[in-house]
Amino acid sequence: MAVYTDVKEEVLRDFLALYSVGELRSFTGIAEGIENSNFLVETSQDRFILTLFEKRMNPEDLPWFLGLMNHLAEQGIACPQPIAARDGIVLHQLAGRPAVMVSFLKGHSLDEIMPSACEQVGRALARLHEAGRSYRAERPNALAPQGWVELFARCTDGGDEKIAALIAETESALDHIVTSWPEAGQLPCGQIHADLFVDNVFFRDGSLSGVIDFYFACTDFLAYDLAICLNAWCFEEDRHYRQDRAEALLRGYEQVRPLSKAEREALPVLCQGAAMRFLLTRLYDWVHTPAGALVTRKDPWAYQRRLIHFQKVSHV
Ligand SMILES: Nc1ncnc2c1ncn2[C@@H]1O[C@H](COP(=O)(O)OP(=O)(O)OP(=O)(O)O)[C@@H](O)[C@H]1O
Ligand SMILES: N[C@@H](CCO)C(=O)O
Repeated sequence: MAVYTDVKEEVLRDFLALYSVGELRSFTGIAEGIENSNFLVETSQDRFILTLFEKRMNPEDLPWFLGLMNHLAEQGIACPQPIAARDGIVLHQLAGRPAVMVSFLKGHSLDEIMPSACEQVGRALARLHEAGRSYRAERPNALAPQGWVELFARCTDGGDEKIAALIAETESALDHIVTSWPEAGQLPCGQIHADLFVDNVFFRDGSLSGVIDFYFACTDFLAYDLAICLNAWCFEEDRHYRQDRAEALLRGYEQVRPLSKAEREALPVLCQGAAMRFLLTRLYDWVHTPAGALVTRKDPWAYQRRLIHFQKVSHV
């Protein structure tokens, strides 16, 4: 469920009057997503997505995210483009929340992942990295090794025996990843999506039609973004590694942006780090979200299994 904030029709009409988007025809809350409240808004002109940013989002980060999305869209990347109001400003307030209207992207996320889809994801990711080069402002990654250590420290109290075992098993892996992590400057850096999961990529008639959800985007190693995709796209039923998907993902990526030798060699530890990042955010939510809450908690063990896989490989 991802409509935390209720929006009344009259209030939305007044809000839309700030924009040149036509008259309101209908609006519906969107159930998918967990971070923010999203609505599909249909006007006499077009369809839009209205996002109300909820409390986990730091409002100071919003101009950077929206600037990046606008920049990428202008470079031809199929991603939501923020819509400026008549005053030229994209970020306004609605129902007491920072709110933005973005362009609606057609398509749906995949239920079944074929290697050909992974190849397209690889290409789209590399294009996104290339297009991000000319977006100069940087946003450090809060969910990088130092952030993981801090997150881990906030997970250690609470939870049942199963959680306690997961925490104990995670500690030494975290130490190893942190000490083996590449230094700044050792690998090419740039703007990364940082959450390019299956639910954030749309397809239409078998072709990739759009990439959404840039609210974890940041400036980090480009190959780390690929490592996130290897985790998110290349496991069957959250446990079996699909080499064919991984090869297709890397092939697609390298059609646009070939990896350096250093990036190739770093992939196993980057994949361990990516698995650790999602293990820890899921573990944190598991420990801190009551079992009966409306938000569905995501399974941290699915990422422990990926971590164990990537600990055993010398190349990806
Ligand atoms: N630009 C868009 N065009 C079409 N549909 C969109 C667009 N943006 C969001 N959606 C729809 O809204 C849903 C939720 O969006 P999104 O994943 O960005 O929300 P979120 O709360 O930030 O989620 P998450 O928990 O994944 O971070 C998507 O699954 C998709 O169905
Ligand atoms: N894609 C993330 C949630 C948003 O960061 C996960 O599956 O854990």
